[in-house]
Amino acid sequence: MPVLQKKILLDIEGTVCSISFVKDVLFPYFLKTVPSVLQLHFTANPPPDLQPYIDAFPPTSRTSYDVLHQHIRELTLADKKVPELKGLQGYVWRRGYESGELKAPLFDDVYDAFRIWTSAESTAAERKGVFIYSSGSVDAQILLFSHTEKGDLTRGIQGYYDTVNAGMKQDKSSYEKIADTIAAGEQKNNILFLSDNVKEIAAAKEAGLEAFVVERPGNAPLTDEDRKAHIVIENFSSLL
Ligand SMILES: CSCCC(=O)C(=O)COP(=O)(O)O
Ligand SMILES: [Mg+2]
Repeated sequence: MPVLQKKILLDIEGTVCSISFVKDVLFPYFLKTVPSVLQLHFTANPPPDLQPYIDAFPPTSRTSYDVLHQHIRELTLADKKVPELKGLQGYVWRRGYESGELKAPLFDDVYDAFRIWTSAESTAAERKGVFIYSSGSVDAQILLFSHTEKGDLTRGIQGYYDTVNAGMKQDKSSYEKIADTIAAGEQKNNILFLSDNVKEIAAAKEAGLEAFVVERPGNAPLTDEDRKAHIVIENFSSLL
């Protein structure tokens, strides 16, 4: 089923990498490292580049180190997709990616698809514009794709969207906004959105995009109804 769409919009967690990488590697790294980062903030000379990330939390949650640390732990353990947490996660993960402790293991078919979609040697029919839309912050997205287990993939990516610059992923309006930016004047179904989350797929389709559910090992199980309502793929090889 080679895709006709010329633009591919990709979710991250559960689509290009496993949910386990996020839950069992990225979140634990964040929880382990964030105390030392917050301690720096509560010193006499806090790092100026950290300030905006701390200021994004509600004032009542940043009255002391303990209050803020507890608040951030609770948000992380509940996997809250709130912009202030996502922003700070990106700030903290940078240390892990830059030190080499973190590397993103993408599914093998994702590397293959990127090569074909973004290579100058591919035919015009094979080439696609690749864009990212994730609840992770744009900074965190760029870090992830620039530190994959098979190198830096950012050269092939034409744009990044998150809950700050596009909106929440289950809202139709977010997909309309992205389509207006990356495919102005084109049919919205010239964009194919791929995600593990059925509610995101439904919102994208409501906005007029083409959208398929991606079923990866470890993702939330799909119901019979989900399978009837949507095209479900297990990897990107079927799209090439
Ligand atoms: C670079 S994103 C890290 C994962 C993350 O924080 C997240 O919330 C992923 O959500 P997605 O929308 O990609 O399923
Ligand atoms: Mg996802």
